[in-house]
Amino acid sequence: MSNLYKVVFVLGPPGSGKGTQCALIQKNFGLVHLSAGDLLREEQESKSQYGQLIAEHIRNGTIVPVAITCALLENAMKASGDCAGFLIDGFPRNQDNLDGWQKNMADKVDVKFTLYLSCKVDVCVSRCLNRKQGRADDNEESLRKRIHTYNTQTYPIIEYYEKLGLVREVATCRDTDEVYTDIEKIFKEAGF
Ligand SMILES: Nc1ncnc2c1ncn2[C@@H]1O[C@H](COP(=O)(O)OP(=O)(O)OP(=O)(O)O)[C@@H](O)[C@H]1O
Ligand SMILES: Nc1ccn([C@@H]2O[C@H](COP(=O)(O)O)[C@@H](O)[C@H]2O)c(=O)n1
Ligand SMILES: [Mg+2]
Repeated sequence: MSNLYKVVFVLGPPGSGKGTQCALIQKNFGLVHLSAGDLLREEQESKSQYGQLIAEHIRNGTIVPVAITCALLENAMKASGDCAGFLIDGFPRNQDNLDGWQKNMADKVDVKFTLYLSCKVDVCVSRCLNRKQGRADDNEESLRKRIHTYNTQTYPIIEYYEKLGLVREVATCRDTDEVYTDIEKIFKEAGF
């Protein structure tokens, strides 16, 4: 039996439904959902020394240095206790995230696969603009920047995992339940 944490990365454009689907997977499979974006927002609100830097990155849709994000993820994993594994939502988001993760976490985890939630940009933008969670980056200007970051920095990370045969893609421009049915099959096939 391996003592390594089981990890599934969850990637996709802003508003593709990562948080929505992770909540369902957590409920049904017992994996713990850790959203890198949520952890960064909590860190920012906790009056951390990195608060201003994080706020600027979030507003501009750019990516916070990995040392900060990876430490938040590792601390949250340690605090979670026993679980079936972790759904790491919104990470690794660029090459710096990937390099920092490989350097600090690769020997502590067993990355099972990357769940790639694909969705058309216009649907994603409309979902974010209607989300009404008071996020500082759910406005047209920030969304343009977030999508640019996704296309230029995050999609290449999905391609990297694709070349390793580690991507499971699910199209999310459909009802939440239909999307989840496909995701459920993938997790069952992976032995969760
Ligand atoms: N399949 C779906 N059909 C319609 N609306 C959806 C669907 N999935 C999610 N939504 C809604 O779209 C919005 C964005 O979803 P969610 O927060 O899960 O996306 P996300 O990928 O985590 O976004 P972000 O990257 O910005 O955090 C939410 O209001 C959610 O309720
Ligand atoms: N690995 C990450 C993840 C997120 N961010 C920053 O947070 C913003 C919101 O992320 P969501 O996943 O909640 O949409 C994102 O636009 C980044 O500014 C990050 O830096 N690194
Ligand atoms: Mg989210």
